[in-house]
Amino acid sequence: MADQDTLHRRGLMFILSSPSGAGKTTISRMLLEADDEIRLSVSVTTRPKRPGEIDGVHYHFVDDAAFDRMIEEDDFYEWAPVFGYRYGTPKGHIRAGLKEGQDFLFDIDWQGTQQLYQKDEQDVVRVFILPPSLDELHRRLKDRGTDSKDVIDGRMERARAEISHWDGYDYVVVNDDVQVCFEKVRSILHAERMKRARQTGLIGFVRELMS
Ligand SMILES: Nc1nc2c(ncn2[C@@H]2O[C@H](COP(=O)(O)OP(=O)(O)O)[C@@H](O)[C@H]2O)c(=O)[nH]1
Ligand SMILES: Nc1ncnc2c1ncn2[C@@H]1O[C@H](COP(=O)(O)OP(=O)(O)O)[C@@H](O)[C@H]1O
Repeated sequence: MADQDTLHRRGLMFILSSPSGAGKTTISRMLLEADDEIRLSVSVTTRPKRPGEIDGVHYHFVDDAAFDRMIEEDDFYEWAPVFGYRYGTPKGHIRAGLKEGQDFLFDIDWQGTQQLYQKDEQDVVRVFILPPSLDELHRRLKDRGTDSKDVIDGRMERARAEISHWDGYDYVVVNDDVQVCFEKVRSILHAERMKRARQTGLIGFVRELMS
């Protein structure tokens, strides 16, 4: 039976990208905590674990040989090299989940975003997060305390290149005040859920309404 507040709908693939340090991990975590209907698509990576990261929660951490095996076995929706390591989205249960109304959150870069969009345009919502300035981006990377000076310099060098992909996204949000940014991202998610094409329960509901 259709519940009038939440008609049956297809899930969506909610992508958050940004230059490193702009805050996509922070916003992702806030969204996952605030919203029961969205689940993180946990990526596979060859990069080493940072302090505080949990295998299977933040990433599946694997070595090069295991990553190669997953490529051979066609286990990835998409994968890309980033900062000298490889990152990929495992196929897992995403397609089946979408059909049942499960939303998935992706913290992936512009290359992965393009690949997902080419594969499944209708289910993808692309959000790009910008820092208020490059100085502030640098400060955040330093204050995060997870990377050496060389790694931070590398990330800053790549930031301009990453920002140049801003026009491949449906929404662009500046992360100045984190709470304001989070609320904006959350309202995008809420609005996208109500898109007519996603609400597969609408036809039956309207038919009943008119009978
Ligand atoms: N294409 C792709 N990119 C990913 C995936 N997982 C993470 N990334 C991107 O890889 C980049 C590096 O991520 P990470 O090492 O966690 O550092 P961060 O930039 O500080 O978040 C970020 O731009 C992520 O969005 C994935 O599965 N596929
Ligand atoms: N709006 C903000 N104002 C100040 N610091 C922020 C803001 N958003 C995130 N941060 C901090 O900046 C650092 C980088 O954020 P993070 O979410 O790890 O970025 P990303 O995942 O894009 O690399 C973290 O230490 C985080 O706590």
